Amino acid sequence: MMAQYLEIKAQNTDCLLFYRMGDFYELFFDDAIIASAALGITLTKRGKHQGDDIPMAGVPVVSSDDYLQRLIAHGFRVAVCEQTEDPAEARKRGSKSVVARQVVRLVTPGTITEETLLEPGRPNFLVSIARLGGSATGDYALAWTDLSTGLFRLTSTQPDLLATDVLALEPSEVIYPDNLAREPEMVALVRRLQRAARAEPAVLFDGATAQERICRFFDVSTLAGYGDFSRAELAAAAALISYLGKTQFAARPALDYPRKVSAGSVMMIDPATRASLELTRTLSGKTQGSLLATIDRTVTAAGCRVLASRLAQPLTDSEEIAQRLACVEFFVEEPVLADAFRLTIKGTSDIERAISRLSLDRAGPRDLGAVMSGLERARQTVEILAGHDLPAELAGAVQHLQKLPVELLQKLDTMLAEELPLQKRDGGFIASGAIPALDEARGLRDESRRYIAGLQQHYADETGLKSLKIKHNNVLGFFIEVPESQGPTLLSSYSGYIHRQTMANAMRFSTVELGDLESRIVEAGATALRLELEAFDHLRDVVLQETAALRRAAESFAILDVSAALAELARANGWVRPEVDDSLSFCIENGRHPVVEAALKASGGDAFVANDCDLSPPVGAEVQGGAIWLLTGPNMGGKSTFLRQNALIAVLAQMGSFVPAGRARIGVVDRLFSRVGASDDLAEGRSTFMVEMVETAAILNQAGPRTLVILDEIGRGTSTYDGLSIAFAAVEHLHNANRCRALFATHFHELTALSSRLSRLSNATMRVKEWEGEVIFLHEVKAGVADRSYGIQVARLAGLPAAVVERARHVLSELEKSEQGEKRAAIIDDLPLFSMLSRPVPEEKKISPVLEALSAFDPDQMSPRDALEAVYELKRLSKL
Ligand SMILES: Nc1ncnc2c1ncn2[C@@H]1O[C@H](COP(=O)(O)OP(=O)(O)OP(=O)(O)O)[C@@H](O)[C@H]1O
Repeated sequence: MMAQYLEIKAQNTDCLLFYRMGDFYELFFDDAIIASAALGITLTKRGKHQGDDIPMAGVPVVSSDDYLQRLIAHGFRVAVCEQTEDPAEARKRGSKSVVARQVVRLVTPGTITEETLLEPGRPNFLVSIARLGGSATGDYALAWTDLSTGLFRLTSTQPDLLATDVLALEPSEVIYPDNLAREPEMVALVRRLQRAARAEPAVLFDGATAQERICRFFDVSTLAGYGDFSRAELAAAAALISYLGKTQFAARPALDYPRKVSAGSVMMIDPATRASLELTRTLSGKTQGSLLATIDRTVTAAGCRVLASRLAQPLTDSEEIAQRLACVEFFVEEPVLADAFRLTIKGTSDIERAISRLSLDRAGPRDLGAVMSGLERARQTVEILAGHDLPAELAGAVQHLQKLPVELLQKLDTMLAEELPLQKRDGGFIASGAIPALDEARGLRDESRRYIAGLQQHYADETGLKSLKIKHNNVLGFFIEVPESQGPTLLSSYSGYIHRQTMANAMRFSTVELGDLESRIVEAGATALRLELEAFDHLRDVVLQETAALRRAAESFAILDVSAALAELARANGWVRPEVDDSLSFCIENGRHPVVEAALKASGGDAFVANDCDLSPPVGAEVQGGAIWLLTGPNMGGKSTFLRQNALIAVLAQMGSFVPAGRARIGVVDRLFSRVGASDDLAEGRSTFMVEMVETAAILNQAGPRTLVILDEIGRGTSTYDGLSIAFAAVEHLHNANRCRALFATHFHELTALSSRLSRLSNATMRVKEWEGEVIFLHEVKAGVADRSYGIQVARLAGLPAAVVERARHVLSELEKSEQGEKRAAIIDDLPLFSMLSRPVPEEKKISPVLEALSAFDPDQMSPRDALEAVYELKRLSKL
């Protein structure tokens, strides 16, 4: 057996090997040591290998899901090795022969499908990254799938957006070709993904065979019907399919057909922005307190998954956004209908995941039950919604539900029992009356059981032993048990009792009659189970024939659920439908921060103060571009809240949700940057200041006219003058070069002077009131400049010792006195950086004619003579 184990283990060195032995999965050697530490299970030993004890640890098969989940969470991969023949078969080959075993599945974080291993409301993505021929140039392609639902998508991305696009999916596992491992963007991504990233042999990503592999998988002769895919996208998709083959072995997952997500169709939100806006998780990693948790009113797991992916990838096409908003509006205006629908689908089982398990042959009776209840609720939903004047997306969804096969529902309804066991091997899931042969076998089994109960009475009367009982265990089967002292009485009463066992205080017997009955029960039970398992396979096949229709129906449910949930959210909180168009407007009236407002409401504190924000390009400005608001104000005044709320309103509007505002008009934002607060990234070896600068650099280098930028206290992490200088230069760059809509919060009041020089920049401040030396935050944004920081008052509120507060007041007043008479602007001009900046800054970026000419040349198309002429031309231009 050890020889067999070692052979299998040698083929699975990067996994923990679950080696099936009867009712247990056993782990040996280092695997046992690792698993016992990770799972807290006992480490024992069994036999010797090369003179040493073999460490061993085991987990029961029945509870193995739980252990698998914990190992996956620790980042391990597990190879599950099953017995592939009956031990009785093996014994026929000789007493020492070993049962045949085979690895049937690799369990990896991105390929799990079991309900117990998955989070219901979150997709579980496996992503594959490819670039043609492993070349050092060219675009990357991504393919991703959620094996638990069959979703399959492809897209292309550029090297500098690779991390943004991959991390937006929050993948559980990412595979990439080993020959790209040294590309700088791959190195950076892998460092972030840590154990979720996995290099696979480049041959898996081979572009030449990609199309053929995909066609073979979907059993089609061409992919033309699915869309127009680039070669790199096909390579990524083929790698994904081959990887599934490597991990799922014979089981063939029912993937949905590949759909392309065009680059630019979703708002780009880089990982730092996602984190700082706490879209799906808070900065401390919790889901509670994130925007997703605050806005989630869905009533099904699939609906919650769609909500999460809409939030993670807001759209950029104003038409598509309007379609989604129309769905929400429909339910907002039809509250009774919305409530009736929500009540109908509340808690609908996860059809998508049930289908995936059925296709992988990992399903149980409850998965069939899920399909049945889905079909039933689809029928009810159609009854509720049909006949109403539905917006396009909802009408499409209802049509998909209408197309579901009625016969399948009838079939499942007549075949399945009321109560369904988890495992099919437990039996009892086929309704009585559905299959005559099954009823007969069950009747025989139950009748024999009843007969046994009668037999107990008969034996007791016959022997006069009132305490005689008929019992059952796995070793003896059915047996008669009497107290030990009464054993002889029993034996003398009737010769048919056969002694089987003597216990400390009981004796056990059997009779021929009991033995016969037992065989009948076992036989009838086995027949019943066989018939049920056959029926299961039949029903599975029937369901899988309808995979496509059921998938579309599941998607439709999710769309309806999300739309009704967002409507419920909007109604309960007074949110409005935003106008999203292709202008560059950004005009929010009475905007609120959804999470802070909800928290204030929950704590019964003050009401949230709504605020306006207008970053639309000023009418009649000389140079086009979005406006910038420079926000000053006291600590704790509400600056960060205001900044974030505007970014969140843009995200909500573009995901197709109503927004927490009185009115909102938003010209599509194609890219969102937020740099709020500073944090260390010690894992990457970068200090707070370094992180801040790297992120600011990314924003200043990448922001374009449709970008929305939120910058909070840039330059705080260094000495005052350095910080001030950097903040100053950053604002100027945003205004003159990026020309994007931006909100910039700062404690450097000196920056407010910029408003006189930069036409699209205006100052805003958070209002406070002073009352008897106390500061009262009004949380109101108004035009103008803050007069003071109130840092000392806030410090006092925070409980700084009174003596320290007093001393600080004193130092501050001395500092202020020493500044009297001096002009702040003069200080700024003294700084070398600013004296340079105070020279007129060119508003338009000038491109050198040499560079312009150079970029027009195409070296591959040039003859040597053309090339020489081009050099002369460049020389001429350089003298202009
Ligand atoms: N519009 C508002 N209405 C009601 N309460 C608010 C509002 N804005 C902020 N608050 C409250 O004030 C607290 C502080 O807000 P915030 O962190 O945005 O201040 P800040 O000006 O960024 O402070 P600091 O400069 O110290 O970072 C919030 O936690 C919230 O409870």
